[in-house]
Amino acid sequence: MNVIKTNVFDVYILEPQVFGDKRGWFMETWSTKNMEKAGLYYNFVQDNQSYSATKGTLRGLHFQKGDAAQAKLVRCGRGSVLDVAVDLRKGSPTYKKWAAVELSAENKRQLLIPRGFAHGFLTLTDDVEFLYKEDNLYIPATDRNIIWNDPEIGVNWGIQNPIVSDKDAKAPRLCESDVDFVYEVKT
Ligand SMILES: Cc1cn([C@H]2C[C@H](O)[C@@H](COP(=O)(O)OP(=O)(O)O[C@H]3O[C@@H](C)C(=O)[C@@H](O)[C@H]3O)O2)c(=O)[nH]c1=O
Repeated sequence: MNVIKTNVFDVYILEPQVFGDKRGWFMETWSTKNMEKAGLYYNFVQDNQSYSATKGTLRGLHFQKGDAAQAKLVRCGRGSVLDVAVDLRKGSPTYKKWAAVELSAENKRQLLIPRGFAHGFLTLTDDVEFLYKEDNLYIPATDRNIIWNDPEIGVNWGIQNPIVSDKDAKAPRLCESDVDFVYEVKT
C-alpha cells in the first residue's frame, strides 16, 4: 500500500497494490498488520455502502460527536467522487482546513480520515457505489452535519446546486454546531 500525505494533518491517501492477471485483478484494501507497519492503527468495526444515482449528488458534511466519533476509510467501487475531509479538531495545525481527493473505481484510491473530521463527497458520475469502513458504530443520537457550503470552511466543490438530502439541506453552520473535537498532540 502506498501511503500518501495530504495537505491536512493525519489524513492519508492509500493506494493499494493491484495484482493483475488474466482473470482481472486483486487488491488488499486494508490490512491491520501492514498498516501498523506504516504507523496507522485503526480497529474498524462497521462497513457501509451507499449508492448515488445521479452525478452532482452531495452527501455531507457528516460526523458523530464526542466518544462516538468515527475514523473512516473510504473508497469508490463504481464511478467517481470528489471526497472531502474537514479538520474539526480545535488546536490542530490544520483546524478548519480541508482535503479534497478524487476517488474512483478506476484509480482505486482510498482516503483515511481520523476521528475529529467532518466527511462528505460529491459524485462526479452517475451510478456511484461508495464503500467505507468505520472504527466506531453508528449512533443516531450523536450524528451531526454541517452545511456543505459553509463559508467559514469554504470547500471548493465546483458546484452551486448539488442534490442533497433534506437533512443535509437544513444542516447548521460550523459556528452553530455543538462539535466538540480537540486535537491531541501525539507523543
Ligand atoms: C450513516 C448511517 C445511516 N443509517 C441509516 C439512517 C438513514 O435512515 C439512512 C441514510 O442515512 P444518511 O442520510 O445519514 O446517509 P448518508 O448521507 O450516506 O450518510 C453518510 O454520509 C457520508 C458522507 C459519511 O461520512 C457517513 O459517515 C454517513 O454519514 O441510513 C444507518 O442505518 N447506519 C449508518 O451508519
